[in-house]
Amino acid sequence: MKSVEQHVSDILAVVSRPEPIELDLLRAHGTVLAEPVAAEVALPPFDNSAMDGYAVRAADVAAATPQSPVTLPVVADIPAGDSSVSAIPAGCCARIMTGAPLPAGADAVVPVEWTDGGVATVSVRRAAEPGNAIRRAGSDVVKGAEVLSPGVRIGPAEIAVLAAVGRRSVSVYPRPRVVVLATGEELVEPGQPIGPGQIWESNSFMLTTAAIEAGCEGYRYGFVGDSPHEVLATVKDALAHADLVITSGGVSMGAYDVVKQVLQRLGTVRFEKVAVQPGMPQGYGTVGENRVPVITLPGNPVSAYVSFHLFVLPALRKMSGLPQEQLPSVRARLLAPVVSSPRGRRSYLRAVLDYDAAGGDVAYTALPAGKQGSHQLSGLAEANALVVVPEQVTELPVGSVVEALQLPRR
Ligand SMILES: Nc1nc2c(c(=O)[nH]1)N[C@H]1C(S)=C(S)[C@@H](COP(=O)(O)OP(=O)(O)OC[C@H]3O[C@@H](n4cnc5c(N)ncnc54)[C@H](O)[C@@H]3O)O[C@H]1N2
Ligand code: MOO
Repeated sequence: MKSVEQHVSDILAVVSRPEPIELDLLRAHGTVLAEPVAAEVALPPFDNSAMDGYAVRAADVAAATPQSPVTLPVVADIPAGDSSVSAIPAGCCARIMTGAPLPAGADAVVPVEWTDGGVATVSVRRAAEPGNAIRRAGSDVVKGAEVLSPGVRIGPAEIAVLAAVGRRSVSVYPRPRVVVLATGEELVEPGQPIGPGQIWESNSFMLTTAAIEAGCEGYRYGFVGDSPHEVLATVKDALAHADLVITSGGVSMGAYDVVKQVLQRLGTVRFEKVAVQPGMPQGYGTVGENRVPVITLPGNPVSAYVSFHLFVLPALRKMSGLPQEQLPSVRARLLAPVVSSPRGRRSYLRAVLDYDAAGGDVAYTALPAGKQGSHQLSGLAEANALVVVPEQVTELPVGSVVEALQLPRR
């Protein structure tokens, strides 16, 4: 059987990073930066006041105390955005607001709280050191400095930095368009009644939203039955709208495993068994003239969920322009035993991971969900981690130290 690592690297070989596009700042939110961004001007661009108060020469107020305040004439009023006051004479001051340009001649700002707040003259009760409450030009970013590197995901903080250096648009990798198609004759749309032998379809909803949470454009194509003709037509249609097609179901050994039947004939899609539990039957490849990548996941809902995190996320990272990165991994102490794990396959158990302040060098506990079957969705929602049981290990006692992969936070 193929290793998890080999399958990830095979999938990465069939997906590629797209050409960058230029997007308006707000539309760039959630995409990945494709260019280094430098500050064309220093930030702040000019010396300015950090407080509402009075721009003074520090020497003029050096003797000020509550008992013997210093009184200065107020010769100007400088709101933020007003650069008309270029200088103040010695022995005078200007009322100044936070963010307003510091006039030449001033070397300190006295906060209004240290004064009587006067408008024509002001009485200063406390001395200010030179530089007090002044934000110097370039004290945030010097001119020409790189403020963002390519490969970062653009969140609100990055948007703030981009806007603050004056960028209205930015070069980013387009969000991958991920089309999700489920298969299975037994499936029924949620909201509709189910009959004997039927279940409500859940995988396409899960996979579409997981792709969206991973920063992609997710499109749910819904589901099709087990007719090869219908699957073929739907896959062909999906290709026109997709940078990646994800299917669920129909990849195992069943007589009606239609994804396997159809895609095996349609391109370079390979179907293999990966040494993993859940998620053993897997497929990947490219389809159609444009060689659109396809990843075929097993239909069991837990298998599809775990497979998404192990095999699809790395592909989405690459297609999004992100560097490769594993799910964050911590060591955790098991709160319940692992009674049976298949020899020769690496198990990923859904578990609740908790920080354990008393744990010493093992700072987490992990409680595997009681129901670990590939069809048992009930433990999935509360699980925040996957406990890794290595291929050669078949059971683990309580207290064993294991590796736990943290699932993306919701
Ligand atoms: N003889 C063998 N049988 C099976 C093997 C095997 O190696 N030999 N592998 C088993 C494993 S492991 C898995 S995983 C499943 C994968 O099967 P398929 O990918 O072909 O999936 P289906 O047969 O279509 O469905 C499996 C299961 O999941 C339910 N399902 C499917 N799609 C959805 C959906 N969109 N939403 C909710 N539930 C879904 C489906 O009803 C089945 O119960 O094969 C094993 N068999
Ligand atoms: O490998 Mo299957 O994914 O157990 O259910």
